[in-house]
Amino acid sequence: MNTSEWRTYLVTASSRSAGRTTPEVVAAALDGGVDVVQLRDKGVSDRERYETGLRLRELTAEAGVPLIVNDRIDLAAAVDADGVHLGQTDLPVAVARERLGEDAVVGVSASTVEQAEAAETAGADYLGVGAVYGTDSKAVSGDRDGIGTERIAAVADAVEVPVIGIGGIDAGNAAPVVGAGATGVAALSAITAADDPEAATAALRAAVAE
Ligand SMILES: Cc1ncc(COP(=O)(O)OP(=O)(O)O)c(N)n1
Ligand SMILES: Cc1nc(C(=O)O)sc1CCOP(=O)(O)O
Ligand SMILES: [Mg+2]
Repeated sequence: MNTSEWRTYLVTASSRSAGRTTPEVVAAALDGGVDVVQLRDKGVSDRERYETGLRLRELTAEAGVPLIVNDRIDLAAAVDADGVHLGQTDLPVAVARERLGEDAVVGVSASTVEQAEAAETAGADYLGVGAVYGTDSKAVSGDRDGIGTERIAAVADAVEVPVIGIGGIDAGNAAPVVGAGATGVAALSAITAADDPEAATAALRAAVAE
């Protein structure tokens, strides 16, 4: 799969979806033109995440959009996702490849140049780099204002693998992230909590295309 074509990346959060279900938000984001969807919903049971994953698999397959599962290689396999996103404390890339197959997409989180280089060497297909800006969607270590677009530029210069900026990104501040060298941006609350997730996705898409 060509991850270098990913411009807009939705990360789901049922707890931040203004009373809507994750499939409802994902359906709207697909209508808005999102390029890739990650099932992240934290704080729900394995069974609930599995049921949601099955529904997202149907919706994304219909739209021809890849589905990635956060953290869990077993859940990615169970819902027939296209791949998995692994953090620095999750299982290694090699284990995901062994379990999901050579064609699976494996993304890795990195917030420093060193982590990015190590993830590339390990065989990551893309990097999630953040938090770019301040966010209250996740407790991030380090600078509460984010690593900034300068770090995106440093990481993008150091690796060849596509870089997806994440953290505090919306249509109003996405352009500088791509301007710094990211191939695309990931958004959680800017889409999931928006009054109109379809319009918010379309606006993010337009901002990145500028
Ligand atoms: C695209 C993308 N980038 C980074 C992350 C963060 O992953 P991780 O560091 O494992 O933290 P959690 O999301 O698991 O809390 C991501 N999920 N997606
Ligand atoms: C899931 C996640 N990972 C991050 C990282 O820095 O690795 S920041 C983040 C939360 C992104 O949410 P929002 O778009 O609402 O800021
Ligand atoms: Mg993780």
